[in-house]
Amino acid sequence: MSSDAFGDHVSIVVFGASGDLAKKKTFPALFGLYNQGLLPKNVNIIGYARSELSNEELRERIKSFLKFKDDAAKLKADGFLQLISYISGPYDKPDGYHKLEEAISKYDQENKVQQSERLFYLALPPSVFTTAGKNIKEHCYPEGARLRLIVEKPFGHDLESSRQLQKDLAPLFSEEELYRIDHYLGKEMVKNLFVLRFGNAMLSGVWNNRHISSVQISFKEAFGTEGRGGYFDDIGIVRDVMQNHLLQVLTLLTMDRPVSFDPEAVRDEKVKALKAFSIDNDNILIGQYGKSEDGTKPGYLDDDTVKKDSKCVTYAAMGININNERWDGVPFVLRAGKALDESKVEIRIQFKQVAKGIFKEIQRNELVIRIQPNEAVYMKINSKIPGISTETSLTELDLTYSSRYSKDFWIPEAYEALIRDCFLGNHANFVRDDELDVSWQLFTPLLQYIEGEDRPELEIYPYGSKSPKSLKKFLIKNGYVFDHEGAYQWPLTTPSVKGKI
Ligand SMILES: NC(=O)C1=CN([C@@H]2O[C@H](COP(=O)(O)OP(=O)(O)OC[C@H]3O[C@@H](n4cnc5c(N)ncnc54)[C@H](OP(=O)(O)O)[C@@H]3O)[C@@H](O)[C@H]2O)C=CC1
Ligand SMILES: O=C1O[C@H](COP(=O)(O)O)[C@@H](O)[C@H](O)[C@H]1O
Repeated sequence: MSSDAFGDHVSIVVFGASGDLAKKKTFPALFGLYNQGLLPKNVNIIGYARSELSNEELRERIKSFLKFKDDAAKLKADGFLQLISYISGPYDKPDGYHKLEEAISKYDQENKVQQSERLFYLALPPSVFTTAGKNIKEHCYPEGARLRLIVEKPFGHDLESSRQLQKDLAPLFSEEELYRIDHYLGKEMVKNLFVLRFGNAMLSGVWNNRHISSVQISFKEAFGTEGRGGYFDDIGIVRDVMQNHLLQVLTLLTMDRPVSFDPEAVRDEKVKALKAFSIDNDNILIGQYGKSEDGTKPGYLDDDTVKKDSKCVTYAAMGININNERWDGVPFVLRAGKALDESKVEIRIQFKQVAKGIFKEIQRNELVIRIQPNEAVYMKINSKIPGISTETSLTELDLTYSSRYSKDFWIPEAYEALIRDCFLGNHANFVRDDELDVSWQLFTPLLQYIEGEDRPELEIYPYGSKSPKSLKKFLIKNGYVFDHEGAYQWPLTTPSVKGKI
């Protein structure tokens, strides 16, 4: 265990305990860790918010969001819920913080805790981060205590507001104490990128512009902003998932090998990679969903909580260049959209064409890393069709987790993995201040362009479609070569002719 790990007695305070994130993610993640025996031995969990709630009311709220893998987990739920209490109070006045301090000190005294250890989780709108931070520092951080503060995205709206937020938080908490959460960094397959890349000579040797011809990172959601339109309208898809989640994935995919797994070594390399990224404003496709073709699903503008003439971007695809020796000339595309035909997040790495020579027709290799759903890594490779045939077919080397690993493996949810890292004092999967700054430097000019007077045309795509119509052209422009029609099926079940040697 790391020497920074919290000890056996920890107070965990969830701010915004009455809210959406707390009930859907934070408390269920704490339960998941409790169920696996991965919380510190003895925890004191306190929910804090302005709403008047009793302990029992908060527990009831949380209960319906707990996930049970088996009956044994169900049996543990009550024990977990009994660890939770609730304190109601404002974020901007000391009253509630005094009550909090009292509750934590009482717990520490009862348990004869030598050094008080506290984790504060701010599941709050960003407008309240600084106020809550100031009050926590002033009223709930006694001398000698150890404190960690988890902050939720968004970390600002653009470069300026992000810098302001950093400036406000910096005098209150050190970088060591701050844990900026980007939950994509807790996803199993995102965490696997290091091992796949740096643990396989077969991949690390070809991880460059000599072998790779293009890369796409794609995020698709099969639902729109229903019910969250009010929140989304000022944000748009670029801030919502691209400036943070997809950029993090791109960084891990393209950074150089760190000297160790030490969090600072990892984050130093990430920042170095990020600094070489550039976005060309002319190489972007933006869209907004309209009604589904059969009229049963609403268009974005049908949501009463959004402005009637909103130009909010619900789909975007953008080309990114990486201006370093390893990646110069390789087109990278990030694409993300709401209200599409399926929910899926994947990385698609296309390799260069082999010399045709002996082959009449041969497809390119692709390595696909599916982050969700159903984690998988598969490599599309050419192989001879079995038997007397001399034809080639595009098939795959397949590592689909559900068929390779037994269901008994516990794959933590992203929030479970990250909260555990925080207990352990491991910052590697959290966003460092300089990393955040570079990401906003990269995205702010693009956001100004797509939200400004001279913004490009929004392409309207029907709810439930695969993508906006012009995506195919966009991908071709960005170096992606489509397989010949029908060249690939998964799994290959018919001996259809693909290409002749
Ligand atoms: N919900 C999600 O799925 C995700 C959320 N996030 C981020 O997590 C944070 C919390 O999100 P979420 O739970 O959805 O937010 P909520 O809008 O549900 O807010 C959480 C709680 O904060 C309090 N609150 C709300 N608005 C204000 C306000 N204007 N001033 C003071 N207090 C307020 C409310 O509690 P009370 O009134 O009782 O004090 C509310 O229950 C946000 O930063 C969000 O961006 C990140 C990823 C996903
Ligand atoms: O941060 C966010 O992420 C979710 C997608 O997360 P996932 O773990 O379900 O892939 C997205 O729906 C939401 O709009 C965004 O705020």
